[in-house]
Amino acid sequence: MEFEFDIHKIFLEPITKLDSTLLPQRRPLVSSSEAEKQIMKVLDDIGKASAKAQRLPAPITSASRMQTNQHHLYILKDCTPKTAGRGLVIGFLKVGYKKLFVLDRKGSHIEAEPLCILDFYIHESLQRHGFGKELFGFMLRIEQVEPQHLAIDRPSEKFLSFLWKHYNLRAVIPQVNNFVIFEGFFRDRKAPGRKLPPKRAEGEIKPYSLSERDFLRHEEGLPWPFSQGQSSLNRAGSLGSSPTRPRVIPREDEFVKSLRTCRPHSLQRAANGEQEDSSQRRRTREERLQTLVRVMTPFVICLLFLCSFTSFPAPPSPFLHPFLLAPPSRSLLSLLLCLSVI
Ligand SMILES: CC(=O)SCCNC(=O)CCNC(=O)[C@H](O)C(C)(C)COP(=O)(O)OP(=O)(O)OC[C@H]1O[C@@H](n2cnc3c(N)ncnc32)[C@H](O)[C@@H]1OP(=O)(O)O
Repeated sequence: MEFEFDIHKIFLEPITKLDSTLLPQRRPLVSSSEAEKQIMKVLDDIGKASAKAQRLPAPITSASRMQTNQHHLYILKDCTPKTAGRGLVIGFLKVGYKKLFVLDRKGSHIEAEPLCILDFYIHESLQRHGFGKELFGFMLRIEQVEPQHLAIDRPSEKFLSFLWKHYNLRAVIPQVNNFVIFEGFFRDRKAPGRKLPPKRAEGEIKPYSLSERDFLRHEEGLPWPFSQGQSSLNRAGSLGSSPTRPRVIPREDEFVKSLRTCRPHSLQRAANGEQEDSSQRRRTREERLQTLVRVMTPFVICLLFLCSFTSFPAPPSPFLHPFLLAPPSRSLLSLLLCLSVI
């Protein structure tokens, strides 16, 4: 991948590691604002190229996604003298730690936070020249991780072939999420996974751990690998002798069960709407009642007074309040009326 500016001035090493700051360890030879602009352009372009190579509907690597995530990205540049003065990017590898629920061979859910391979791309014209291996090996050294301890975010056929060839990783442990792990994943780990209690309800386990490719799911329909049609099987576009890789068999029944435990959004919204409507109606009824009581109270009091002093005879009981024994004066009555109206 060529750029209009000199790659050698921003990436001083053959392989440069970037994190969310987008600043290489060795300071670029251009101003920091210029370096940032150029690095962002490189990240956006290589992200697009990788998405195109993997037939993804949108890039999963970009400058903005790097800035907002704790990922590490390794960029390999072409160091041959013919690229002096401009520079060429050969490919990149993006990794990051993710909390995952993984299934072991016995089908137990284990909570782990492995280093995950999130995106990997070598330019088409330079594939099968050993650059992928160089980049991958560099990353393993820097991150101090064994290849069998990695989790791979939805690997392509080419990548599975790569892992088999260079690292002898072939025995896949089936998972219900997008990630692929290999035999040896649970052995000799520095931070062993935490086994969940065996009786944990299935609904409590996240069926799909957060994947870089998750945000593309709505554009792809069903999540991988159920969405794998003929076209994506062809996506490896193998050029030659690579053996056919074992396909990852998903636990479909578990996936379907987990889908059933989720309430569809539209129903959820409708249920919430009904609840809001009924509480609104209840509030309106109460308010009306209060207004009615406020308006009617003075009239009722007046009516009571008038009735007790005009049409009815004085109560015979001497124990009643003296006020009720004699008819009130007109002025007192009008005073009471005014007070009750107020
Ligand atoms: C989590 C993810 O990122 S999944 C996405 C992975 N990326 C892609 O699929 C994008 C397209 N592919 C590529 O960019 C590259 O082929 C990579 C990154 C997978 C490998 O990089 P390369 O530089 O080609 O690897 P390298 O030269 O070190 O190793 C070659 C081996 O990789 C595998 N490989 C590379 N290209 C192909 C291919 N076109 N078809 C089948 N296997 C391939 C093979 O095992 C090959 O060995 P072989 O030639 O003896 O069969």
